[in-house]
Amino acid sequence: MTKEIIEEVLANYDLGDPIEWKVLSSGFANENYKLVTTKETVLLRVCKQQEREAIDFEMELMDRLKSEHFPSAYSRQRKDGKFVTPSEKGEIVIYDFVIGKEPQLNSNTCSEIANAVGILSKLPIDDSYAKPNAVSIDLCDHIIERIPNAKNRFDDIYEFFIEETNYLREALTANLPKGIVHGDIFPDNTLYDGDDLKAVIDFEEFCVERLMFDVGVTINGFCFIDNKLDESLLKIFIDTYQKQRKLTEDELSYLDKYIRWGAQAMIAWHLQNNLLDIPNEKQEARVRELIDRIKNLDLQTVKNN
Ligand SMILES: Nc1ncnc2c1ncn2[C@@H]1O[C@H](COP(=O)(O)OP(=O)(O)OP(=O)(O)O)[C@@H](O)[C@H]1O
Ligand SMILES: N[C@@H](CCO)C(=O)O
Repeated sequence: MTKEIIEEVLANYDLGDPIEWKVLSSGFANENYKLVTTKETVLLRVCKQQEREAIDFEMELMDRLKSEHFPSAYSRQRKDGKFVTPSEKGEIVIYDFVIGKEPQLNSNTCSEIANAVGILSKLPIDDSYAKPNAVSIDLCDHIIERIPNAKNRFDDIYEFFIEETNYLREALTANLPKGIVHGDIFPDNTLYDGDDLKAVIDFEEFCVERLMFDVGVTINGFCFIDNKLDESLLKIFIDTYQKQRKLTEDELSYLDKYIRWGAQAMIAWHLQNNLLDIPNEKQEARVRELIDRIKNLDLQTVKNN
């Protein structure tokens, strides 16, 4: 990232001049910088992969979240009202820099996130957000089609993946309430100050989906200790979520399947990005951990809720 590009971007805001910038993460899709200016510290994100339309959707949602006081790192509006600045590096967006850390898993941090997911689930759906879920049963089927030609021969993983997809198929197509879903609420996509939730970040995969998707994913993120579902954290999650939005009888009857789907969806994400073909020990270990968690899921723990 050059000073010239940052100056060009900052010229669109009332944020002063750049003093220093430090890369926080540089992935396939995004590059994030902590940028200190003469006026304040912000987060500068270069979107290398996302389509402009998807970024615009995300900006609209962020604006909505801000008006609802949902804890997030909001995107900053330029002087001309726009949110995105094109550059030779990709589309650039500036967000609030939120001071915080990944949380410890405990009853307080679990209840904070359950409350936030409940608030998100209550947001009325606006037609303009009608964008499909990138991680879905269709993605699982697409991955299954790719398996015969996959370069990595993880046959035990693939056998499990196919069986689990078929096991979950009915639940994933069931007629359940839909709404705004983040899709990846794990601790590394949240910022806490101690036990207090300051922001849920990374809304780029948000979509309109069955609300149970966020319930299942977030339980995977915040209620598993040593890869085992913790009964008391699960209870805190469900009770706190329901203070914002009551789960229907149907949703509760699918709870175990959506907890399994929260893990299976992450397995699908890793296979697609790009574990089918490119060896990656960390991703392989993560996938095996998620498989073990599904295999060992104690139905009684879920039913006790
Ligand atoms: N608005 C923000 N304020 C403060 N820190 C942030 C903010 N956004 C992101 N970060 C920090 O930067 C790190 C990377 O951010 P993020 O997870 O959004 O990037 P990413 O490119 O999607 O990376 P990954 O694919 O590894 O999740 C986060 O772990 C977080 O600590
Ligand atoms: N959150 C995922 C990866 C996709 O961000 C995981 O739990 O492995």
